[in-house]
Amino acid sequence: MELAGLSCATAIAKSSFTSGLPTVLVICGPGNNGGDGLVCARHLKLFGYEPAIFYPKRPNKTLFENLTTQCQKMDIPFLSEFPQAEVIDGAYNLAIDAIFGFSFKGAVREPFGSILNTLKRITIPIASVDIPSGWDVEKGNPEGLQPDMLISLTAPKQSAVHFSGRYHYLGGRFVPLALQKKYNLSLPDYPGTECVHRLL
Ligand SMILES: NC(=O)C1=CN([C@@H]2O[C@H](COP(=O)(O)OP(=O)(O)OC[C@H]3O[C@@H](n4cnc5c(N)ncnc54)[C@H](OP(=O)(O)O)[C@@H]3O)[C@@H](O)[C@H]2O)[C@@H](O)CC1
Ligand SMILES: [K+]
Repeated sequence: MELAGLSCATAIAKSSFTSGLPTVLVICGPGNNGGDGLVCARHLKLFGYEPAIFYPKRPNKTLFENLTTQCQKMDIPFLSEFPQAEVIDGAYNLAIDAIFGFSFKGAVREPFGSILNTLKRITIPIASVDIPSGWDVEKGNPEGLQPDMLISLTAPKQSAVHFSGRYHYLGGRFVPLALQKKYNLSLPDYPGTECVHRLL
């Protein structure tokens, strides 16, 4: 998760995605995708960005409690309410969608349905962690979020063929060769010591 979150922050910083004030809203979901978002926010802060986090459903697990504490100790604010679309557009340069990853299934339950509806209306760019939230891992979702950036972790999921944004990065350079062979993964070479590889 540390390497996944670092990959996301690195890809965002490399893409020169934000112009002007580097204010970023990170929306974190209840699973590991949300954990990647917390780690990403921390690294963005270390890179000079000004992240704020919305984390409405927090699992009662030490890992996520510790990640939250780390962000709080780095003075990253946690929002108590999700802002309206116009407020997000006015206050932030980029939204990071770390709500759901590959374990999402079924109809979206609240509060995430309302959050995704708001994210569909914002005009600032969206970067999605691993999978655009609300997409079926294989089929995607033509009615769902259409982010400007996707950071696929470990390997692009099948739904990534439906991604029509500007930037697609692969991150998570942590798959041992034995596992790549076992699952017949054909991963591109990461240049030098880079933790991300630009696909698009
Ligand atoms: N090798 C790896 O494993 C790696 C994993 N990595 C990362 O982990 C991500 C996968 O994490 P994950 O498995 O924790 O699940 P994730 O997608 O975050 O969501 C689960 C949560 O969503 C919820 N939920 C589901 N459906 C819902 C609905 N319809 N409406 C509302 N809620 C719904 C569900 O809630 P519950 O069913 O418990 O109520 C649960 O709490 C992956 O995409 C990548 O980012 C990377 O770091 C690299 C290596
Ligand atoms: K996501």
